[in-house]
Amino acid sequence: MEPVIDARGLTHEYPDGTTAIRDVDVAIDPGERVAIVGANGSGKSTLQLALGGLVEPSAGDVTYFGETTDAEVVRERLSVLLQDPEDYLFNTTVREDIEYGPAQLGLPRERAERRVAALADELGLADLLDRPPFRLSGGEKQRAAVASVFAFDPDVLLLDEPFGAVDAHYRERIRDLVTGHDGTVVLFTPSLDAVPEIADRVIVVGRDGTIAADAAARDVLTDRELLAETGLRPPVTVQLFEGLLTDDEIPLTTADARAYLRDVL
Ligand SMILES: Nc1ncnc2c1ncn2[C@@H]1O[C@H](COP(=O)(O)OP(=O)(O)OP(=O)(O)O)[C@@H](O)[C@H]1O
Repeated sequence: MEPVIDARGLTHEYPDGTTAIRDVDVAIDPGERVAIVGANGSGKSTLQLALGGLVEPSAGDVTYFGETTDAEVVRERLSVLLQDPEDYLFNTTVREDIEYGPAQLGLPRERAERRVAALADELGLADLLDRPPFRLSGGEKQRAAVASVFAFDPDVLLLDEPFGAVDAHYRERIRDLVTGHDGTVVLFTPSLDAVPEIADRVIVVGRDGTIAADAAARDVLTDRELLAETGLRPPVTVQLFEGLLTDDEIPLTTADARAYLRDVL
């Protein structure tokens, strides 16, 4: 099975001399759900830009879908949600922003409209479609940005903090979109709370921009020493069951924790 993204020896130094990532090797297989986690400033966004082909790393290579480097193929099959929702919202209406992806892909008008309507419905944007994006609240902008990335329906999604500014209701909707996505998902986040719901594998970026760990979600999320060293806190579920259950037994998702408590109470 060819990796969808294969990065070798990535190092990136910004013009002011800051080295954001150092000698990073990451291979993502088709259909994997991976979280790339790390403290603020560890280099996650820089790694996302490099993996998404949006920044030319100072050293190292990234290939896609088995050796491809063709930018056209990458653009068609891989979508990147950057940290700042403003980056997606550049048209005169929210509708045009969400339609942008399907239009780029040359989708027939009817299919494009269906896709936009379904996403608008899911993310509570139906009444906002004719508004200029700059007249949206922070959470609405975030939802519109998520909709415009999902509108591409890409094979591979690279998502930087998709839950950032949104409230609990839409956090769940976005989580369902992410877990329901029929492809590869890479989530970049400094908070581990949403990770058990989404990822089977977790990659930790250390404070120095190197990869500090790359393992099964349970192994990383229960490794308190590693998390403390890299400036991270275990997910709430792990904190809750700390000392009460062994690391192998701790329910990682809130749904599993609730089921466990229901059985014992
Ligand atoms: N354009 C830039 N020029 C110079 N240094 C930069 C630039 N962008 C980021 N950096 C630096 O590179 C390092 C990694 O930044 P990056 O944004 O990749 O981290 P991050 O893990 O995404 O952080 P956060 O969790 O805060 O979003 C930091 O030291 C940051 O200050």
